[in-house]
Formats: sequence, C-alpha cells, structure tokens
Amino acid sequence: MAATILVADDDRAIRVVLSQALGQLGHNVRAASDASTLWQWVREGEGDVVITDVVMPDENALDLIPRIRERRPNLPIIVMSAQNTLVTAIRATERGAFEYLAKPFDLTNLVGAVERALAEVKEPGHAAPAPPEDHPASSPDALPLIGRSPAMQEIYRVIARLVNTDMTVLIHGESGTGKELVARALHDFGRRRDKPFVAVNMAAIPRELIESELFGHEKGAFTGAVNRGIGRFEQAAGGTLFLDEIGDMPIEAQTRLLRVLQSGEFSPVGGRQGIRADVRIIAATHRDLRLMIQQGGFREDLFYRLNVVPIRLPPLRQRPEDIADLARHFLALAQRDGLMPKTLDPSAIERMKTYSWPGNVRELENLMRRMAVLYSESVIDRRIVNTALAEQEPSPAVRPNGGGDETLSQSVERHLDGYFKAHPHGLPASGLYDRILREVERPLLALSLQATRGNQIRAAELLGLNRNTLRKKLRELDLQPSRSTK
Ligand SMILES: Nc1ncnc2c1ncn2[C@@H]1O[C@H](COP(=O)(O)OP(=O)(O)OP(=O)(O)O)[C@@H](O)[C@H]1O
Repeated sequence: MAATILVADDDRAIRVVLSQALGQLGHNVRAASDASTLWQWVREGEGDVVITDVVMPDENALDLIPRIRERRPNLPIIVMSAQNTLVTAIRATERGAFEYLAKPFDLTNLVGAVERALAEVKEPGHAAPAPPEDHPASSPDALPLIGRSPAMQEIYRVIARLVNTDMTVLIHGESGTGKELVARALHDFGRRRDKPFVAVNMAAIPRELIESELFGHEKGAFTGAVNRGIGRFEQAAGGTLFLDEIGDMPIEAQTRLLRVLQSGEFSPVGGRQGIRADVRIIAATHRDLRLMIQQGGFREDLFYRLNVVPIRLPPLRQRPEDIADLARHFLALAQRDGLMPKTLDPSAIERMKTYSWPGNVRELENLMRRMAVLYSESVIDRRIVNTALAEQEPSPAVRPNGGGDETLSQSVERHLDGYFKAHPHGLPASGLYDRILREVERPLLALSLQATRGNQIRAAELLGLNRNTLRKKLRELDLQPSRSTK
C-alpha cells in the first residue's frame, strides 16, 4: 500500500536519504525542515506516518508529540534522535512515540519501523504507551547511564519500552558493567518509582540465611530469632526487588523463590500465613545461567520465570566508543566532590580504548578517581594513564588468574599457595596459624570500623563480637579506631 510519510528533520542529508529510500518503496514522502511545517501538515490531515527528528530550529519534537497524539491519535510517530541518551528514549516513548531510533540509524531498521507503523494504522491497537503520561521524576538533568554506543542505545530503547510495565527483567553482564545501575533506572523511571528499590546480593548472604533475608521470619523461627524479622520482599512492597547475583542463590532458596513467583504469595520462615508479594522483580547475574541449568546448579523453571525480558550489558572492551564519555563523566563527578578539574588529552583516550578493562566501568571509574586524586597535572595524557594503570591495585576481577568469580576462600588459598611456594626448599617459620589468621583479622576489623564510621559498638555488633573482645583485638593489632567526623 502506498502511503504518505511526513518527514521532519533540519538535516537536509537525512531528508534526502529518507525520501529516496521510502520513495523507492512506492511511498509518497513530504519532507520539512522544521516542526511548524510538520504541525501544519498534521493539522491538515495529511500523512499516514510521521518520522521526526527531536531537536529542530523552532521546536523540540518531544513537545510536539503530545499535540499530534491529541489531534490525530492514530497517526504513528517515529522519533529519531542524535541525542542518544536514556532520557530522550524514555521521553519519546512516554509521550507516545511509536518507535524511537537513535542516529545514526540503520536504514533497514527505519524501513522496518515504517512498515510496522503502517500495519498498525490498518489494524489499530498498537503499543504506543497510552495515555502519554509525563513523569515528573523522569526528568533528572543528570543522566543515569552514560554511553552512546549502539549497544547502549539498544539498552535505552529496551528500558524505555519497559517503563510503563511491571515485567520481570533479567540483566546479564560481567562484573562492573552497570547491571545495578540499569535496574535502578528501570525503577526510577517506572511506575513504582515512589516506592522502595531494595537490592539484595545473593552472593553476599550466607546460604542458610537467604530465606529469612528474603521472606522474613517469625519470632522463635530459629535460634536467635528473638523478634519477628521483616524480609526484603516486605521491605520492597509496592516497589522493586533487585536480586543481584541470582546465579549464586542456593538451589533450595531457588525452589522457594519460584513458588513465590508462581503463587504471588510468600510466608516468613516459621510462619504460616501467605503474604501477597507486591514487588517487581529485576534479577542480575554475571554467570551463564543456561550452563548452570545444564550442570544442575540453576532451576530451569525459575530461569524462564525471570528471563521474561533479557538485557545483556556488553563488557566495556566491546564498546570503546563509550570510554571517553564515561571518563569525562567520572572526572566531572570528582570535580563536583571538590577535586581539581582535569581534562583528557586525545592520547589518553586512545590508550584507554586499547586497554581491556577486566573490571569494566567500575574499573574505569576507579582509575579516573585515582587520577583526579593523585596526579597534579591538569591534562591527563597517555603517559599518566599508563602509569596509573600500572600501579593499579589488582582487584579480584582484574587479576589475570583471578577472574571475577573468585571467592574469598579461593583468593586466600591462592595467596597461601604463593606463600608456600616462596619457600621452595623448606617450610615457612612456625606459628603459621596465628600469623595467617591475623592477616585476615586485620583487614576485617579495619573495614568493619570503616563501615561503621569508627563506631566500636556498631562494629562489634556487625562482627558478632563482644565489645571488650573487639577493643582488645584492636589494641593487639595496633589498629587505631579513629572516629570520622561525618
Ligand atoms: N553506563 C554507565 N554510566 C555511568 N556509570 C556507570 C555506567 N555503568 C556502570 N557505571 C558505574 O560503574 C560502577 C559499577 O556499576 P554497577 O554496580 O551497576 O555494576 P554491576 O554490573 O552491578 O557490578 P557487579 O556485578 O560487580 O555488582 C558504578 O559505580 C556505576 O555507577
């Protein structure tokens, strides 16, 4: 069917390309260079589909969309934008765009979108989120996610599509790729944004405590359960529950979670009555769950329950185009925190593009922060990047033989192995047991104090130690408990 397509873009090249491509398919194309001409055509009842750029000389098309939707509710609008941010994608979708395409776009995708839009006109009922609802919360000036690579654009498009739904999402990506940030964006821009976002990391909770952590427990449910405990499901009521590192969930807890997802109800440990589970679930993992299913480590039925909408976050090394934007963003954050302003020399960006970033965006973030703190030069060049990369404290994800999956005990084992190997012709000095335990005790106590801002009572509670015992150990290890002012 030959249709009339209205195109609005102030870039002449785009108007020409679209007119040719759509003209060849037999459509009539009318192209305008500003928003007011487009609006005039729409008012005159012209056109079967609109394709519009966002930023035009006279008006931002995002402001025009609601008017078009009001006047011609059945006229599909395809938005193309070179702004390429999550916020643009979400705004366009929210205001009722039929499709959002980031520039530069693939012509085949555009033609596909036009065809779907025309099919939609013939058979209405399409999915432009209606009614176009404007979210006050969805206009943070700060962008939640940085990066304009095609891979990130695709992720923004998916997030925008999910904004008005409660669909379960499973995010997959290496450590540090931004899984939690995506989960937060889904919550912050979604309809549950006024309710809590609760994150639980399955890898960080002892196996035997996972169920009570998630579902809560009744008083007396187990030794130590002196009071009723509220679980994360209840805490997140009305909001979003982010199950991080879902691949680390023990199989029994998986069974229980599956039952909750199937029935929509949960019971606290030691309790009977079912409580309605009003949470949106977003899960994330860096593991290959399909492989785990084959090996019997993950329940297939749970996987399908969670994998309703899969999102794959690519590692940073596969989207080097994002590195410059991200690096500048982190430098700007450091500057906001009172550090000296710094700029990046092109040679620094080139160098960073060839590095492999095993710790992904988190590693880049740490590197930029370190450079902001430790280097006095105001322009960062290749040499500084090289030096900073070389002195990098190897994090588990950065170590060549460590990989992101290394557990604490594996890493200790690796260290001890190195220690024994350092004495090839004999044994280390005796008294090893106490020496090694102290090695572990020291960072554990220091970090606990740091986490409780030097509050010894809270640190003792956190550690499950008697206060006097903690004080004694701090003295023995010569750790100065300094209380930070804030
Ligand atoms: N696209 C992005 N834009 C801005 N900051 C980002 C982006 N991706 C990641 N970050 C930052 O990098 C750090 C790591 O991100 P995040 O914690 O979301 O990763 P993750 O994949 O959940 O990691 P892990 O699997 O280790 O928990 C955070 O400080 C986050 O703010």
